[in-house]
Amino acid sequence: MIILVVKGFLNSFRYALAGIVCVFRTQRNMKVHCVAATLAVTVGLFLRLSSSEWVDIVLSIFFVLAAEAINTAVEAAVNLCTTEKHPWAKVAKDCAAGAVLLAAVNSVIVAVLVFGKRVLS
Ligand SMILES: Nc1ncnc2c1ncn2[C@@H]1O[C@H](COP(=O)(O)OP(=O)(O)OP(=O)(O)O)[C@@H](O)[C@H]1O
Repeated sequence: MIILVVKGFLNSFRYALAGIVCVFRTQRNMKVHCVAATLAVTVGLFLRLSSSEWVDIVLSIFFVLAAEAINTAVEAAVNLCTTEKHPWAKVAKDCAAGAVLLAAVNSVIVAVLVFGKRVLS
């Protein structure tokens, strides 16, 4: 019984990892997010951020990455449903893209607040 539960858990983990790899491989924006995240972590290490500042930065980074993964899932589901132009397909894709934009704007605000405070002090 426990072995079956562990096996199911490991399978779910494997599928989730495959999804993350797929987003990295297929989405140009994911590469842009990763470059921005690497830059933020490098600056954070250089400025010796406090643990609470790291929490803000790490949350922002993963929020953007998760939003991009969800956006990719919505795009794939819409493409599976229809290859034709449809107003609801447009709503679904535009809203999913909007979610990524909101997450990215959040990360810029957090970066300005955290790094700006450090640079000014
Ligand atoms: N089936 C459709 N019906 C109506 N509009 C669509 C449809 N597919 C795409 N669009 C419109 O074209 C836009 C771009 O869609 P597309 O599938 O090319 O995403 P994308 O450019 O690959 O997005 P990303 O850069 O995030 O990967 C959508 O946001 C939407 O406005």
